[in-house]
Amino acid sequence: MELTEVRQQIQHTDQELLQLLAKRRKLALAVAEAKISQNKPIRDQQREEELLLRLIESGKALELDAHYVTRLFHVIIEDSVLQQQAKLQGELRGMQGPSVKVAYLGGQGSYSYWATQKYFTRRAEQIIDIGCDSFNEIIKAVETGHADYAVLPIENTSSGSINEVYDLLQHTRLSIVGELTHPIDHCVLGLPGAPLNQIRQICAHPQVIAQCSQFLLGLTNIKVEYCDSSSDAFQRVQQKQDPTMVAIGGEAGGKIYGLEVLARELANQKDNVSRFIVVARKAVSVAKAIPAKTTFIMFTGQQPGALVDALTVLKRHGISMAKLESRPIPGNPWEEMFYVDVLANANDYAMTRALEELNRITKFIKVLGCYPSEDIQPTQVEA
Ligand SMILES: O=C(O)C(=O)C[C@]1(C(=O)O)C=C[C@@H](O)C=C1
Repeated sequence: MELTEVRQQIQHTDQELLQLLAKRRKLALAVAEAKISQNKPIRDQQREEELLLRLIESGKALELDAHYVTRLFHVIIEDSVLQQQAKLQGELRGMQGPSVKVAYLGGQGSYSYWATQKYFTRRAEQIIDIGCDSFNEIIKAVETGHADYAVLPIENTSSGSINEVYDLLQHTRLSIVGELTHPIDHCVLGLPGAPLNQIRQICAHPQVIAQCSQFLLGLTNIKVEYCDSSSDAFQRVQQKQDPTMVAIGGEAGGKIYGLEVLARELANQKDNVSRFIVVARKAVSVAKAIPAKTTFIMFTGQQPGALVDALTVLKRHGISMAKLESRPIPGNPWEEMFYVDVLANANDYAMTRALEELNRITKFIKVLGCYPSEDIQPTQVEA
């Protein structure tokens, strides 16, 4: 067969795959409706296990290895669960206006821009995006009613916690209402045809620079220009039209500004993923059928064993912790505020009891929000 002919057939097959994926997504939403009316949890890992085992068997007959089939269906099932969760949570929240105003870092093409698109598109919401130059400006936009939601990066697998965002959460009345993770694939982006070995200046956000520190250590005689966001970095390179100047950011974002990929996979960690939180003025309740996370902050005081005592309360109530972070308290040198993410719904009996007890033994405690967990652990099967 001719190359062009085979390619046409591949293209045709890919279109069919897309149609089947869209059909499966619609079926998943129909399952969600049935589950809502029967009060059943969205996730059913026994069903996933049966499904995966059957698919692995059918795959073998088609010469598709078990690893490939499992990897593909983990992605498909994760999407199915997230779609169903978003639908159920959306029904619980009731109808919103035709569009929502969302504040995020940078402009079109920044990582926060893509995370915002991903989160709200899943909820079938029309977005009016409000690009901002700093995390502080983003929080202010929601506090003042200029925006309905804010999307903020909170941690990254390469650079760890984003302290500035943690610190802002200590002082805002806004609540965390959602979370999402988004892969961050850093590339060197320059003018089309720019030679990689002639780079003299790199524009990037400080977080991006931290996540690519090992790549940057290997370069000499290069000036680094700190930018407010990746989209700000793209814009600077586009405006200067200087082939020795490049930006670091995502490929899709760079494309919007006419930039081309000169190098890829720059992050220190191969799996470079950021977790974003979504905040709003009003807290939400999470449907019982969905796994929830609750984030709270507490100041335990500095008496010996104070933190252990607080964590023992969680243990006694069978509550698992997903993350523990500490940040300085402004004006109180050497005193720390603890940020705790737990895998629990703030309205569950165990969690309300735990919060009551923590209230008694800590000097300060505040729930920052309870929201659907998007941490969908794939079901593992023995092939
Ligand atoms: O069959 C169900 O109960 C579904 O919700 C569908 C589905 C899937 O996409 O296959 C998704 C989530 C469940 O954990 C199991 C399976």
